[in-house]
Amino acid sequence: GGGAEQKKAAEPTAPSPADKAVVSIASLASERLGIADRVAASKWGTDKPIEDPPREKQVLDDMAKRASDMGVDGEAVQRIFRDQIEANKLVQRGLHQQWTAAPATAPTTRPDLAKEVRPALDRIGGDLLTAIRDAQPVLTGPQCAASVERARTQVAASLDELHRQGLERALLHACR
Ligand SMILES: C=C(O[C@@H]1C=C(C(=O)O)C=C[C@H]1O)C(=O)O
Repeated sequence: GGGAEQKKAAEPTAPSPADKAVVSIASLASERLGIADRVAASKWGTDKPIEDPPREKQVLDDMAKRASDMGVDGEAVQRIFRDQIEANKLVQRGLHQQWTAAPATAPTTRPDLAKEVRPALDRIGGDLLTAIRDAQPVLTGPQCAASVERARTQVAASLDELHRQGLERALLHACR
């Protein structure tokens, strides 16, 4: 008897809510990079550059304001959103390169950036903010790098190479 009370040393501990929030950050970052395809399509064949500094400032200012309303660390939010923006441009540039090299793969319709694409980015931004708040204990703790790495690997499995690179860029400074 007594076997039932025996603890197995290799038993993995269940993921904490904060660990789950780290997975949410990774999947929302991936979702945001999915929208980069529509951003890239909205700019393809126009003179609109991939990089739009005033819009970037607006995204960062907006997120900082919402972070402070929610009581979330503004520094972490700015740092993580800066990465989301850099990752987004990385994917847009990669797609424009692919479309230049193989015009048959280029999109044939142009989504409206201001009316449909940016509002989609803003919605994901709000969810990302909540996930950052919930993940705060992990993001500021000693297990952050390992937790982010696990989440990244899990989410990257369903991505192509370009979006995988984007995801890596998007999570680069998730840990303090
Ligand atoms: C996504 C866009 O492209 C770039 C990336 C941005 C972002 O990730 O939020 C913002 C502005 C641009 O520099 C966009 O123009 O909306």
